[in-house]
Amino acid sequence: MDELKSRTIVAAQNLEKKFGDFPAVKGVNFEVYRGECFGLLGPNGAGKTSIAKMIYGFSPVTSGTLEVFGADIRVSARKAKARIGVVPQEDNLDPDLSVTENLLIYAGYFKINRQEAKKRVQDILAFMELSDKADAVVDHLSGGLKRRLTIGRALINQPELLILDEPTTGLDPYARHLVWQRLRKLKEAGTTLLLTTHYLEEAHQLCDRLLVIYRGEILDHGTPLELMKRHVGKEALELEIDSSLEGSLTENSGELILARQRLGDDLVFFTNEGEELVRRLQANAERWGIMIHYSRLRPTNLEDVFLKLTGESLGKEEE
Ligand SMILES: Nc1ncnc2c1ncn2[C@@H]1O[C@H](COP(=O)(O)OP(=O)(O)OP(=O)(O)O)[C@@H](O)[C@H]1O
Repeated sequence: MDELKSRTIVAAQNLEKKFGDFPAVKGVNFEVYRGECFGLLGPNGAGKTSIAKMIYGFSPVTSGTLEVFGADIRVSARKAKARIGVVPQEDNLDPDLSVTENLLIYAGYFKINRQEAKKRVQDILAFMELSDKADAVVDHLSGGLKRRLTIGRALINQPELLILDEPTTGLDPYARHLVWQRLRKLKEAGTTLLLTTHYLEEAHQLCDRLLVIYRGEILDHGTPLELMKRHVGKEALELEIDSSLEGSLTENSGELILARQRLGDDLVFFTNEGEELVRRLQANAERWGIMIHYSRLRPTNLEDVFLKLTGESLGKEEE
């Protein structure tokens, strides 16, 4: 217990954020541990940005407690900010300045001396694979390069905790993978990552632990594998049949089905014993003369977890 406590870098208890009367974050509890990649997964409007902004001291806590580096953020925001890097959802680089100038100006906010700042800029440009763009004007960069620069900029104060709000939204698959690779490297080097995302693939690829957030509430938390095991098991059997025949089709198979989702005539059964389930359903289909128009057995994923928990699809994968 004590060990976990000493590893805790962010601790939220009954954390609430209201905008007027509107509760954007409804009393959530969670902890982020040093060295992990922690993900806030949820659709637009879930409350992810609101939580992130409170952690980096940009937006006041309405009620509850929020400790960052062991101190209440209400009183320690200034100190905490020096140890945090922030990649906001919208790039807010200075478009008229060069890549290097953007980084140097940012270094100035942290009062890093000029010589040290120049050295850090070199290192960051190399790390983010931007060295050949050092003198390019930001306005002329592609979206992917701007994102890399924004991430690089957040590293200027050598943060212990890097908070990234939707770091790859709008990027093409190549640019997205490059960002993921850099984030993995940062984690390997010991930086704690906290990211918000609505990309299930991103959550799966990067995050050690996840909070699933929906309408300001935490629906569950755990590693991606724990979440899948808990809610949807190993496999999903997708079927298209006349929905009125579901009862006959699944006769004597109930114990193999952990959960089910129905979207019109499309059915999804979640199971740990996919092959056995397929065998039994096929036998029932033959017995009752049920036409299966389509069937596919596949591994489960976080989208299934999300669908199961909310009844809605995140439906935002862009690849
Ligand atoms: N400044 C604000 N004033 C009023 N309502 C706000 C404000 N900021 C956010 N909200 C509302 O709070 C809710 C949560 O917003 P938030 O930005 O935290 O969600 P999110 O999960 O980060 O989604 P997104 O990816 O769209 O940013 C939304 O309903 C949003 O409209």
